[in-house]
Amino acid sequence: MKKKVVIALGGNAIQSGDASAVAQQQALETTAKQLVDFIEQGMDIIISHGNGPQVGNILLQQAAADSIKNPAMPLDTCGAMSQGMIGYWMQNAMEKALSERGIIKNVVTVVTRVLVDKNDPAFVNPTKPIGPFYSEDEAQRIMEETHTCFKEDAGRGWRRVVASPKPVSIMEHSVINSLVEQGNIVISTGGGGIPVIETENGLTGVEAVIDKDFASQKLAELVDADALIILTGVDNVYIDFNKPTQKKLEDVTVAEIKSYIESGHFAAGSMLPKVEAAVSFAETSPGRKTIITSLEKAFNAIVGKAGTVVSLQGAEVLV
Ligand SMILES: Nc1ncnc2c1ncn2[C@@H]1O[C@H](COP(=O)(O)OP(=O)(O)O)[C@@H](O)[C@H]1O
Ligand SMILES: NC(=O)OP(=O)(O)O
Repeated sequence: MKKKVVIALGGNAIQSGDASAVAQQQALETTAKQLVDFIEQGMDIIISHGNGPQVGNILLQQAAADSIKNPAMPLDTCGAMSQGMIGYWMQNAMEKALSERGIIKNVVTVVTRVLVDKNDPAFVNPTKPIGPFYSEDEAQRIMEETHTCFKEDAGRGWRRVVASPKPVSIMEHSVINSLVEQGNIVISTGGGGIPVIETENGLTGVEAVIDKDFASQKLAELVDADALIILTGVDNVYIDFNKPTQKKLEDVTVAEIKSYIESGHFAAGSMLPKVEAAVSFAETSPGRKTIITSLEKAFNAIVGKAGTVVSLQGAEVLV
C-alpha cells in the first residue's frame, strides 16, 4: 500500500543566511531535489515548512506602510503572505526537480488556517522568535522604541518574539487529504498555519505564529500519515548535545525519548518542540513513526539507515 508522509522543512531548507528572494529560491531548488526521492519511491507527500525568518521580515516591511493609502498588514495576514510566497517558490522548485527526473505531477499550495484556543496561555507569554537576529544592545533599543518583545534565541542572538499558541485543528485537512489521495504533491500548513480562533462571526485571524513542528504533527495525525519527517540542521537528535558525552539517538521508543525530555536534554525553542511533536505523533498508533534528520539524510532515514526514528515499540523501516 502507498505510504503517506508529512515532511516538515526546517529553516535551513529555505534560507541559510541570505534572505533575498533569489537565494531562498536556490535553497528550495536544492531541497526539492532531495524530496523527489520520496516520489520516485511511490510515496504520497505533504510538504510543510517554517516561516520564522520570512514572516518576521514581512512584518518589518510593514513599517514602510503609510497608514491610510497603504496600511500595514497584521501578523496573521503576514503569515498568509509567507505561505503564499514560500509555497509559490516551492511549487516552481518541485516542478523543476520532478521534470529533471522525468516525472509529471501537479504541485499545489493550500493556504492553511489552523484553529487555536483563544484562551491559550501563550497569548500572554510570547516565545516564538521571528525575523532577523540582533545584538542585545540593538534588541534593547528596538524594544524601548517599539514596545515589542525580544528574547535571546538558543545562543544565536536576540530576536523578536510573538505568541505561539498550540494548534487545535487544521481547517483544510480534508481537502489536503483529498488532493494527496488524488496523486498531487501538496504544500500546506506553512509557517505552522495561519492562526485563527472561533468567534460568533466565524473564524478570525489572531496575532501569533504557530510552531511548524507542532502544526505538522497535527496535520500528520489528521490526514492519517504513516510518518512525520522533521528535517532540520542535524542528522540526528543527541543527548548531552555539544558535550564531550554527546550520544546520537537512532531508533528510540516514545518511552525512552520522554525520559530524555524530562532530564532536559533538548533545548527549548529548537530541538524540544521537534521531539515533543515526534512523541505526540508516534504515540497515537504503533504504525506511526516520526523521523528527525537532515535534508541530506532524509531518504536514507526512511529506509532505516539514518536519522533519529521515534516510534511506540521501536522502528521498522517504512519502505
Ligand atoms: N539535543 C539536541 N540534539 C540535536 N540538535 C540540537 C539539540 N539541542 C539543540 N539542537 C539544535 O537545534 C537545531 C534545530 O533547531 P532549529 O534550527 O531551531 O530548527 P529548524 O531546523 O526547524 O529551523 C539543530 O540544528 C541543533 O543545532
Ligand atoms: N512557524 C515556525 O515554526 O517557523 P520556523 O520553524 O521558521 O521557526
